[in-house]
Amino acid sequence: MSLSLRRSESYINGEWVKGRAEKLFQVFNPKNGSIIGEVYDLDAEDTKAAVDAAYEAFGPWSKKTAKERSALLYKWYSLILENIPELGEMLTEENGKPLAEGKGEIMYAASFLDWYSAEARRVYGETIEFPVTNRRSIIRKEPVGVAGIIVPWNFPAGMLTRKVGPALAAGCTVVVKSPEDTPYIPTALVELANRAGIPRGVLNIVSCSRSNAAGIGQLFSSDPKVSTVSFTGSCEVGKRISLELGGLAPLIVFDSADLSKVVSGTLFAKFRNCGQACISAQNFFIQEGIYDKAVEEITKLTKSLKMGDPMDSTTSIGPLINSRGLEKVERLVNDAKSKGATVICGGSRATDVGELYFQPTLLTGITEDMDILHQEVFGPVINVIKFKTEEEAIRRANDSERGLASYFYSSDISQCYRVMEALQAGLIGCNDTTVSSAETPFGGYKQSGIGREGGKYGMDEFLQIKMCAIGIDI
Ligand SMILES: NC(=O)c1ccc[n+]([C@@H]2O[C@H](COP(=O)([O-])OP(=O)(O)OC[C@H]3O[C@@H](n4cnc5c(N)ncnc54)[C@H](O)[C@@H]3O)[C@@H](O)[C@H]2O)c1
Ligand SMILES: O=CCCC(=O)O
Repeated sequence: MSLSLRRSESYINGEWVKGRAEKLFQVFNPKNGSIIGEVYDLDAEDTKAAVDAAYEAFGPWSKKTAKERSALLYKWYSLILENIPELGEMLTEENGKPLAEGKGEIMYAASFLDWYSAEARRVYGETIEFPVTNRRSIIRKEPVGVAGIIVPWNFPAGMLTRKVGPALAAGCTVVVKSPEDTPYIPTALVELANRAGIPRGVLNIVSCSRSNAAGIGQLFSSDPKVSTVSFTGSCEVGKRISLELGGLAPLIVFDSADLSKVVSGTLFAKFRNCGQACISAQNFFIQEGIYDKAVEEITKLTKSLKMGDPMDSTTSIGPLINSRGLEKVERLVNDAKSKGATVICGGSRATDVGELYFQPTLLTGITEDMDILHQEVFGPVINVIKFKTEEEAIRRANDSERGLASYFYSSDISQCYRVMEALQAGLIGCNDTTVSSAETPFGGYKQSGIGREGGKYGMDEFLQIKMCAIGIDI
């Protein structure tokens, strides 16, 4: 693999730096546990320099015209597209997702820069009438300042550009804290931003081990120079910061569903990135009339998936990200088994394939007391639950503190509308499970988050509204 974009240092104020201690942490290939390389481990004090640089850079950057910012974002987008083969391999190597998915994520990540380079020029203000004759208003949207951005390992490229794109478009400057399991791809993207000509101090990135993450999060949330913190990650960590969090997506199959669509939707919604997406479907509620046939078809799909080397184009299931992730999947499956769940297929580690592999699994006989019904499994496991009525399906699908994505399949148009309106989630997939794009808003209800990324809404987090009242002589 070409290594031209691989950096071990962090990027602060236009320089590649090693941090004061010049300490390193190791990055592993989840396929076989081999060490990919070592990355400098920065702490909160090192990160403070990045915050200061972003603060200094904010004035000049926010005063550039939107057209100038747009052109730089577009150049960055073009450079990413030119480097897809290298970036895709780099992502697959450290994250473990199959190579086609790795390249797909790079294109997905680039699409946010394309979209926000255009949106930069569409930050419109307005005027509103006061209830008096001698006063006028101008409502302006202005960038909030420095954004502290924290991204997860499961979509480290897509989640970075989905935040950094709108932040830079709005006129904010940024400090990114990259995820410890996948630090190379975020720094590679920042290197390309540098090559695109984004000025020094505007986009900074710090890499760190897990032990320094909390300190950096603390700095972001307490330093007065940081105006907003945008976090994507687990509910457990995010509760303390702010909020693009985990899901627990139900997928409902009604009696009238087209099963071929259910199967292709399951492949994407359940098995993409080995089930490690925030919008991964987890609990499959299947209506009694179609239950046997649907379980048969979904089982066939689950059994057909090939585990293996994610660089091999025939692989559809790669490793889990790390032993913590694997142990969580195993614990939840074992808990379900011990409480009476039936394993239709899979159900255990695939040690013959590699240390971090778990078999694609389908469980039935799921009951309320099983943790796997309520906790995000983040792995290739489907829970199947039979239901009788539409009302029961909606009640059970909504019976969760999380509300990121909900999917359902039905050929009854009235039912589609009823269910779409009744499901409590920020993203609804009706006869489809592809719910993310640069053009549309992404985010959750309830504990799954606050705010939206993507689309025209994605800029709002990085803009603040100023109302100017102007007294005039009439
Ligand atoms: N809603 C979304 O858009 C979305 C997208 C992707 C992932 N997710 C969720 O992310 C989770 C998977 O990611 P993860 O395991 O990396 O999550 P995580 O919460 O463990 O870590 C996410 C990021 O936060 C950092 N972090 C950890 N502890 C911190 C602390 N105390 N202060 C500041 N930062 C801290 C990590 O280093 C990492 O960069 C899943 O729950 C998934 O559903 C949500
Ligand atoms: O993990 C969550 C992000 C997945 C996506 O944006 O499609």
